[in-house]
Amino acid sequence: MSAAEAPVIEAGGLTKRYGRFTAVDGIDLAVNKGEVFGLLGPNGSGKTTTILLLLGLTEPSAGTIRVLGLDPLRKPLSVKRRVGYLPDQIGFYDHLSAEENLAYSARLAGLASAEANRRISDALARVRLSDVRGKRVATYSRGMRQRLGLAEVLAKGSEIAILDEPTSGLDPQSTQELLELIRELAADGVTIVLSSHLLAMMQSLCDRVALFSRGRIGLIGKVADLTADVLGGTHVVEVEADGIDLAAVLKDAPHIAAVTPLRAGRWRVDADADVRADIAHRTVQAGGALSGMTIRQSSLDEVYARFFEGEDHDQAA
Ligand SMILES: Nc1ncnc2c1ncn2[C@@H]1O[C@H](COP(=O)(O)OP(=O)(O)OP(=O)(O)O)[C@@H](O)[C@H]1O
Repeated sequence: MSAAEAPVIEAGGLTKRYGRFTAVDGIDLAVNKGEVFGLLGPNGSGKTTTILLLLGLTEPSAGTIRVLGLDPLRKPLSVKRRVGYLPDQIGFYDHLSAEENLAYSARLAGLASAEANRRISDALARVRLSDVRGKRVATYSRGMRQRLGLAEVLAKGSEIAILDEPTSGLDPQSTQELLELIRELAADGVTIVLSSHLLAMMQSLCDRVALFSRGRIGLIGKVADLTADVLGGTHVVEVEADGIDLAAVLKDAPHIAAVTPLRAGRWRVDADADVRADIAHRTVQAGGALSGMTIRQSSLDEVYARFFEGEDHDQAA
């Protein structure tokens, strides 16, 4: 594998213990350049701790980490310069303006001032904060602070952006605006690692996701592959029909993973293809009367619910 193809983030056997409690338990992870990679899982499952380990902000108890080929514990400044981080609570200087905050972090990132000024202006325009650039950050709403956080990532020219629950506490419109900005960053080739509990958003945004459970990665992959593995299908068809038992009618039909009765005359069919025509054909052939059929993509919500079925959701120590 050439250097250009090497993952930009690599972790092997990564472990973090707090006393006798293991917050991150031997995870293996590789994120490729330009990917949007999602971290999912219940509260306390180890997502934030993993992020802190990747950034060199906490020391692993065991395992290895490489970010852009660097060990973040040995090269914290180099990693900090090339990786943007949006924590849950962004630590801006409230008494300084947006512009002053960005100028300060640009200086820390080693940018010369003329170049920094140009980048800061561009970044503030892109996140639509140009008009309020001179206002103290103390006066900003949460949505504006999050956008300012992305402006910092842009101004630094970060190669990787790590975003910890970037939309938590935002109203629907601010959430949509932030998502659009994250998509733009990704389109520019920035590798994005983000954690969130908004599963529909993660499904639409992420190339791959990792599902954390008790400090381990329980599932990892593209959402379509996870739905196929966990639910047995990428499509969910709901069928309404009278005069037949659909489970019996579809017993030998191809592409079908499961037929689940919902209530009298109504079934859910999990399948790995659009099987509506075949269902209609077999139902009519068996003498049934078909009265309705809908299809949708299987959702990450369902994968998540199935994966954690019967588990205690509070995973805190
Ligand atoms: N400094 C610490 N000392 C002791 N325990 C800690 C510390 N930091 C985190 N933990 C514990 O490690 C576990 C994992 O926490 P972490 O913040 O990584 O979870 P998370 O998946 O990000 O959760 P959330 O969705 O709530 O952000 C939790 O049980 C937490 O209480």
